[in-house]
Amino acid sequence: MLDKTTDLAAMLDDPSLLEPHAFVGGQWIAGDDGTFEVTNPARGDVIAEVSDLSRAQVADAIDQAHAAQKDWARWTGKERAAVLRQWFDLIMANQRDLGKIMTAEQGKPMTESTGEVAYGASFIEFFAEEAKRVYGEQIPGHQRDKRILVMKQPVGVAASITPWNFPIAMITRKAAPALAAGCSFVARPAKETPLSATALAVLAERAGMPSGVFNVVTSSSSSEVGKEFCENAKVRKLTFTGSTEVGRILLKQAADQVKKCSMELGGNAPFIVFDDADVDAAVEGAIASKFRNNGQTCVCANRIYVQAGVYDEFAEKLKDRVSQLKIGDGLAEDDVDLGPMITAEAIDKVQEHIRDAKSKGGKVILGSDQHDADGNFFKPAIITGATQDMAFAQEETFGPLAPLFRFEDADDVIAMANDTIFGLASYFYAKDLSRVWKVAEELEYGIVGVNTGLISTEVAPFGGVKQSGLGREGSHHGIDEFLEMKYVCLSV
Ligand SMILES: O=CCCCC(=O)O
Repeated sequence: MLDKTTDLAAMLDDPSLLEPHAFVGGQWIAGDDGTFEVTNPARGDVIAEVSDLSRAQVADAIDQAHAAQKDWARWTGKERAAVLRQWFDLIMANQRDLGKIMTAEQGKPMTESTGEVAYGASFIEFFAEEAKRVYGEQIPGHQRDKRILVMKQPVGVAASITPWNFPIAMITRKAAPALAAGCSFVARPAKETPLSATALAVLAERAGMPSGVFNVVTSSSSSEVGKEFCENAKVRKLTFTGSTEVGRILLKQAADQVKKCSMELGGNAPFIVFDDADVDAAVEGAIASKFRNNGQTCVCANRIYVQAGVYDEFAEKLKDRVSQLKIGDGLAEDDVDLGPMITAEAIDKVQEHIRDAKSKGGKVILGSDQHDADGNFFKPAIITGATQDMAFAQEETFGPLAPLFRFEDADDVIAMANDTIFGLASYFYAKDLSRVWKVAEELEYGIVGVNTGLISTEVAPFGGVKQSGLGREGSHHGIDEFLEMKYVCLSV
């Protein structure tokens, strides 16, 4: 498997989507710091050498975005919507090519890549529609001669830092509302997956996005770009998806300029199966949640709590289903369920969590702590007898490990589920209506999936509480993150 090379251009219907340069001010530019390598995690080969921008080039991109923003904000919502709609149409027309680029650099199976292309595009379609609905407000005056207006205006230049696990959707979920609101945008994609972002820029240019309005700054150093975004006064909004650890650093840096920030940070999602649940449905939901992108998402189930009455049945059925999942290279085979892990370090973390659990009495009923597959592939594992003192009870594993905790009492499981600094996604399966209502209220999470393992959609507000973040993305609320309210008091 590892001796294969990826001639990605030859696999595409439109090879011009494969763009190794950064996109700044409507130009495709080389990096003053040279290039950095992008590798295929399924094969280990280098698939592209991408422009490595210097910090000064990132500052220049911000200047270009700043210069372009004023005019873009003057366009009507309908005019901006037309460009966004065209961008959406082009993305969907190139869904398969974009999927191949994503699978090549990220590793997820083609069904997930093409699914993510559609999911990412859905934010552009949704916010194209919202561009026309940025309504202000008239508030009854506080004195007879006073009239009060509230207008909503774009914040200005918005800058994003996004992760490798969703190379398109995490950019579009931020860029689409920003652009719809009249902001200009500077995107810094993860160094592992810049080609999906530059392909988006190719299509933005074709859609008629004015120069400087949407920029992609490729760089091997997220900390340098992060500093520039935080220290450059022309950036008025920072939007980040990534770890809580990095989010804290960015928030500290952004504090000096009291910069507006949205943070979509780490999770530690509980997935609870109550005795009255439909166990087969819960198994399917657990697979959808736990093994999406091979466990590498911030909303993946991290801790699976199963009530005693259905614990053994659930464990057996989950083991049976997971052992049928096919691991493989998504560019070589169509029916792959699980791709490679993004890096060797990501595998180390899964192994550490399995070893820690074993040392504390957990039983590995599927898989092992050994890395006995090629390259970055790692076989999925299930552990029974998981307990709250094991590392995964507090830390995100971010990989294909499903630990099963046994519980007896509903109050206990809610306390255990909430016993974390995180509060992004949570899930539970139950039928009793009052239980459903009560548990949904008591889980301290921004997102609760009830009898479903999939909660992501452009029409709902995605985001976390506690140390999982600030702000919401998607839905009509998502555009507010890129708007300022101005109150006008008029004496008549
Ligand atoms: O890692 C977090 C990405 C969020 C994926 C989603 O939108 O479901």
